[in-house]
Formats: sequence, structure tokens, C-alpha cells
Amino acid sequence: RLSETLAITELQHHGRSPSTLESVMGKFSKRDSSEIIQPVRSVVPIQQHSGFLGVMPAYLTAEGILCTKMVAFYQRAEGSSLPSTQATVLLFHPEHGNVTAIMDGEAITAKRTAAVSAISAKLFKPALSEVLCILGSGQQARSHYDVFTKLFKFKEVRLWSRRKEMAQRFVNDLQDPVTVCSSVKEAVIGADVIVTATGASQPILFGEWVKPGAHIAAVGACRPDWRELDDVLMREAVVYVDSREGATAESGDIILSGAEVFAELGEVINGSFPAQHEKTTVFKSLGMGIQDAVSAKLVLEKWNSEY
Ligand SMILES: NC(=O)c1ccc[n+]([C@@H]2O[C@H](COP(=O)([O-])OP(=O)(O)OC[C@H]3O[C@@H](n4cnc5c(N)ncnc54)[C@H](O)[C@@H]3O)[C@@H](O)[C@H]2O)c1
Ligand SMILES: O=C(O)[C@@H]1CCCCN1
Repeated sequence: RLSETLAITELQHHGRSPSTLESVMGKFSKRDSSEIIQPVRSVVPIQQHSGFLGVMPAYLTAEGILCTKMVAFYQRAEGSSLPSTQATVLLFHPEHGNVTAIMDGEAITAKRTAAVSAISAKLFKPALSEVLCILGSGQQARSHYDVFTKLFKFKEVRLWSRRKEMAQRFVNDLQDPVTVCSSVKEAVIGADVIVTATGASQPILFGEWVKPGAHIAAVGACRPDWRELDDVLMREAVVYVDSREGATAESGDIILSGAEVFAELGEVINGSFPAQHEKTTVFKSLGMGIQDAVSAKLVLEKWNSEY
């Protein structure tokens, strides 16, 4: 089992400058199958237990990475000792097809998702961004807190969680001050950057509360019938996604609101679509196999260089 520290250090570092994550997302958006092959994830819903199993293969030719992640996401009761997201990443030798590494995917999933959201914030947040708000207090909330406060300077950080004591517990582990809010409305009013990282399946964030020009990195609601954001926000904001095909297949916020997707993050990285940071922007993240692939390769390289 590879240590979480390896993933944290590498992915945070790579969130700072034009990164491997950024470059492969740019390549993905060119849809050149000689460069990248990454189908939409296959999902087996486990309705009976409020979960699903997803398989996320990717092949990156120039990077020499052949990879798949298998991820189970289960909606858990508050305080459950089991993580909601459990994952394993397999790396294969692209020439021979043999498995070269099997690694834990929980840390990779948490860190790469936050790193990608940080790229969205770098591109879309308002020029003057003083207040960060995080909704949720789980693994993704924590990885987003870590990366966002490391890469950007906020005057105030606010946190909301559906059970206030969970937010309090989150904050107690931190060195810097974070305001625990009693309601989503209280947390988001006036915020410049909002991260939604909850297991909600109904909207919790409403457009009427959002400051015009704010940037929302929306990480949860990854099933076609799950929501975190309401119709008003989805229709009024400029909506960016990680993958158009993924968003159209999996995002309840996009499918059910009928919102138009303006561009992929990769299309902005490539310069084919603008970053409209003066407008209210939503980055709807669903997660991509290529993100796991480059992250796993970083972890393996680090491991090989140290052991
Ligand atoms: N976009 C991506 O690439 C990506 C990757 C991994 C996880 N996710 C998604 O991120 C979300 C959070 O994942 P996590 O691993 O941090 O889970 P977690 O279980 O660690 O945390 C979930 C948080 O959501 C809160 N929550 C659960 N149900 C809620 C509800 N109905 N209303 C309000 N809050 C609720 C919990 O209180 C907790 O704070 C999930 O929706 C997961 O599917 C997205
Ligand atoms: O891209 C991922 O790894 C995640 C897993 C859980 C649900 C949403 N997407």
C-alpha cells in the first residue's frame, strides 16, 4: 500500500505550475485517439445499498501509461467508520499488458480531485477572491481545504456540514481559523469561491445565495439523478466540465437542469474557449481515468526513486 503522503506531496506540487494534470486534460479535449483513450466510466449501480461500482480505464500514449481505477462509492450514514469512496488503481505495462503496480486509490482520488478543482479555481475565480466556502466535511472537503489554502490566499474560510459537530471536528484538526456556519446560506453569502463536496442527492446550494462572479467547484452529485446545485445556479452560471461525455451521462445537475455546457476545462487550457472569470462560473467535476493515471504514475515514480 503506497502512502498517502506520496500522493499529497506530488499532487499539491503539480497543482502549482502547469502540471501533468493540466496537460493531459488539455490533450483529452483535443479528442485525438492516438494520444489518449478514455471511455466514459462504466458504472454498476447497487441501488439496494445506495452505492455504485465504477471502472475507469485510460491509455495515454506519449506518457506511456495504461491504467484503470476501480471505485466504489456508497452513501454512508453520518459518522460511519467506512469511507464513502473506496478505490484501487492498477497500472499495466503498455507494451506487454502485465500489471506493474496495484495501489490504494483513496488518497489518489481525494488529492487528484482537489488538484483539478484548484486548476478550475485558478482559471475561473474572481480576480479578488477573499472568502472560501466549503460545503461538506468529508475526505474531499479536507483535500480541497488543504490544496486551496496552500495555493491561494483567502482572508476567510467558512465550512458547513449537515451535522455541525462534524464541521467542528474538521476545524479542530486545523491550525488556521475556519468559521463553522450553521446553514449553507450563511456559509455561501458573499463567498468568492465555493466548493461543494457532499453526498447530497438533492440541491443544497441555491443560485439566489451566490455572489455574482463567484466560482463554484462542484465535486459531488455524480449520478444522473443526484443534485447539489439548483436550476437557477446551473442556468445562470457559465458551466465548465471535465468531460462533456461524462457530464452528459452522469451529472444530475446538468441533465436535470437542462443547463448548457460552455466548455471543458481542457478546452480552456488549450485556449479554444475563454475562462469567463468575471461571470459566475460552475466547474462540474465528475472525475476522469486520466487524472488517476497520471497521479498513479507520479506515485509509482516517487516510490521507485525512494525504495
Ligand atoms: N468529482 C470527482 O472526481 C469526485 C471524486 C471523489 C468523490 N466525489 C464525490 O464527492 C462527494 C464527497 O465525497 P467524499 O469522499 O468526501 O465523501 P465523505 O463521505 O467523506 O463526505 C461526504 C460529506 O457529505 C456530507 N453529506 C452526505 N450526505 C449529505 C446530504 N444529503 N446533504 C448534505 N451533506 C451530505 C457528509 O456529511 C460529509 O460531510 C461525493 O458526492 C462523491 O461522490 C467526486
Ligand atoms: O472520479 C472518481 O473517482 C469519483 C469516484 C466517486 C464518485 C465520483 N467520481
